[in-house]
Amino acid sequence: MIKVSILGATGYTGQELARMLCQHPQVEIVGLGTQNYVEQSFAHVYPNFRGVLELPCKGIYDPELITKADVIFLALPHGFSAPLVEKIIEQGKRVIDLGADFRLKSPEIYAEWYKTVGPTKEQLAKAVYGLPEINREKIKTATVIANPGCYPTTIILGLAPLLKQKIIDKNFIIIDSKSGVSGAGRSLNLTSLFCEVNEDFKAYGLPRHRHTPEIEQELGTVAGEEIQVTFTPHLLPMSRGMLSTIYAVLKEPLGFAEIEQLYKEFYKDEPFIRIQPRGEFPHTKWVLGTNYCDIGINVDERTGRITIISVIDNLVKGASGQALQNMNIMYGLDETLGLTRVALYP
Ligand SMILES: NC(=O)C1=CN([C@@H]2O[C@H](COP(=O)(O)OP(=O)(O)OC[C@H]3O[C@@H](n4cnc5c(N)ncnc54)[C@H](OP(=O)(O)O)[C@@H]3O)[C@@H](O)[C@H]2O)C=CC1
Ligand SMILES: CC(=O)N[C@@H](CCC(=O)OP(=O)(O)O)C(=O)O
Repeated sequence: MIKVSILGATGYTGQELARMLCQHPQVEIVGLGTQNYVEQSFAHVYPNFRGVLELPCKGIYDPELITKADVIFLALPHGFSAPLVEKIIEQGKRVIDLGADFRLKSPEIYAEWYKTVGPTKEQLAKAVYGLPEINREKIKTATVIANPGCYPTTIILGLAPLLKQKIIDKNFIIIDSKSGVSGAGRSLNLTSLFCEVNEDFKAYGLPRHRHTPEIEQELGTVAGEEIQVTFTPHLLPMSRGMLSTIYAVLKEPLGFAEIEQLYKEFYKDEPFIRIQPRGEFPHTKWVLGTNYCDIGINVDERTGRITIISVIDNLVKGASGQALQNMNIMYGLDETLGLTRVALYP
């Protein structure tokens, strides 16, 4: 059995991870870290876990959370990870960080976009960007995983086949993304209150959302050249789900069949990527509670433009499901263990 602790277990991604780990046949949860619920049973914080996970929570700096575990998941706000990751790897353990601190390769770019000092260049060099569809081989042996952001996951998976083949104009990529409110986390936040979001819809994060450098860094790596994108996130009045609409210009006239073939070939061995048939575009509900990323393709032969619709559950493939997928890969397990559920419907 793999012994696992979650630091930040009482947040939205932490509890989603706990839910999936409880159903994983090779995992034992040995520690749950929190800020506000120290010594309280996890099932007291989340009564849907009653009879399932009653472990008492500990403060996030309780040493037992590290000493008892083989792998530690960090589901904390950004800014906490660097010292914790140091302590974890010193003790020969592995760590999967759901936050943003280890995603960017440059400390200067991190400081510019997050307005705080993050890990050093040496610390960052130890981390692997944990997007399995792109980095599986490196993830297998990694000690530190930087789990991708939710928006970047939809966008990188949506664009990778086109950029790898260099069939779109790298200077014209426009991304319009929408997120459910759980994307903002569980802490008290005026902009997430029911009366603020219900019956409303808005763009936010302009002019510079902090996921932009992560998107550009990883797309640039796939493309082998520098990429800049225009990225606008929006807030949807629903709990979970994320949909990105991505617009690009084809360098030469290609039809749907050729593009579909390209995506099917690129993702042919991927258990969690589902390319939709011609004329079908995924809904957020199709992936609710699952680790799938569903991708729809529209080739507009009239304008020579292509539109990609990429959909995930922000708390699953956008965070905790992807983190578990990474753990499965790191431990040589079947990558889908604990992740095989079908979406809830309706
Ligand atoms: N929500 C999403 O869709 C996604 C989130 N992420 C990233 O994952 C991480 C966790 O996000 P999410 O679960 O949404 O966040 P939440 O705000 O829901 O949870 C944060 C967790 O961290 C704990 N925490 C907060 N502040 C402190 C502190 N000062 N000291 C100790 N513990 C603290 C909280 O404890 P307590 O409950 O006691 O307050 C809680 O367990 C973030 O870095 C986020 O950016 C990544 C992808 C998607
Ligand atoms: C709706 C909403 O507020 N979403 C969050 C998503 C960010 C997130 O969770 O990503 P990190 O892991 O990079 O922090 C936001 O836009 O800031």
